Amino acid sequence: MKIVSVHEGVVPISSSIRNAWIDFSSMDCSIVAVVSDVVRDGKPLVGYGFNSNGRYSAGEILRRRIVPRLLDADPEALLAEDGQLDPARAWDVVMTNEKPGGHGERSVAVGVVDMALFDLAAKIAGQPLYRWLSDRYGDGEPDDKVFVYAAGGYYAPGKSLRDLQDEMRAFLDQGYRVVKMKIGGADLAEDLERIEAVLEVLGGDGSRLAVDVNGRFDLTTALAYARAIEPYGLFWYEEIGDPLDYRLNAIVSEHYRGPIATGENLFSLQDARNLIRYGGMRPDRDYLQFDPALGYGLTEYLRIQDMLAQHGWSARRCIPHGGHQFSLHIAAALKLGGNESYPGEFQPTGGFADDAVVEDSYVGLTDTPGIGFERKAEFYRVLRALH
Ligand SMILES: O=C([O-])CC(=O)C(=O)O
Ligand SMILES: [Mg+2]
Repeated sequence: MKIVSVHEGVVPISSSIRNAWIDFSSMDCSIVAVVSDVVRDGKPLVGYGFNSNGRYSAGEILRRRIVPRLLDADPEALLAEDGQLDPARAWDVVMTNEKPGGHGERSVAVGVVDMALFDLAAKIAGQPLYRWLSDRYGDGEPDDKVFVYAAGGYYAPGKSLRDLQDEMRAFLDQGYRVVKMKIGGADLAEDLERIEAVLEVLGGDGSRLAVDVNGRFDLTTALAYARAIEPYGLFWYEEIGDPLDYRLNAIVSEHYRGPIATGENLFSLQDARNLIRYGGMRPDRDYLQFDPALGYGLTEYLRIQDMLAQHGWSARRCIPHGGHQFSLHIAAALKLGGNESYPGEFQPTGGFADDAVVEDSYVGLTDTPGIGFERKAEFYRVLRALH
């Protein structure tokens, strides 16, 4: 098989929401279509990819470095021994002449293309991605449903406690048992009021509520919040300080007994390994949120999984950031602990198949070959328009 063309574009996923660090007024993301010479039902098979929320489109890097390397490569260099497309070999090709470290936006550009290549490889095999992955990288018996929690609870102009409660109630009505809200964008007293308002909706059950700081706190504030929220017994306390401040995380983990989650802004094996080495993360209770769509794709995520296993971590401690279909397949195939979901945000890219049903905080997968963007009508329309 050969890659015939690669098309790249940008789609807005903006909204009026705000976390403790950024607002999403100009958030967008890159999308790509990788067209192959494999024809099925009279049409060429096409793989699609995009980057999840939080990092902007990476078009310049895609156009100048990543896509030309893919198109200029000897077609054989992209194939496995069995002659099939091998995204891991393509990864080496697109990373040619890239120095180590400084992972920034490059990991986003590579992640978008890597996703499209996995979508394409599974489509060529005629399998949904989770089955294709499970046969190659898992134990051949993927999970048939994946734990998902509803992320939201953002700050927004004019948003009242009542609005926050209504938002959370709607998540429960949609089938979610666990919800997440933002903290750290107000002072401690106001955030505690917001947390208690949400706990009221959850019947006082803190184990169904996660809180997310988006990296805002210094050590003093992190410890003050830790003391204040520990009695609630929350699902997790997320991204407490700067993503690269491993020592801060380690100190908080010595003082906060509940689960901590972090990793959504660590985009490489090396950064993930530093978190495990120096961040004080506890394999018996904490959660790792590395997002394959932002961090060099699934090819790098598989290396991270190997590293975690070497350090005694179960894949079940991983619940990727991003709320997208790619990680849903990965979660089922590699038997992760679950996947994020944003029922109300980041359209048209975010979320699962249009007819996906969440039941008791679990969602099933579709049997559509590849990732299944074809089952997400609005997004598929945008992707189709690329080529
Ligand atoms: O608000 C964001 O940037 C998204 C986020 O942290 C999350 O989904 O955990
Ligand atoms: Mg987060």
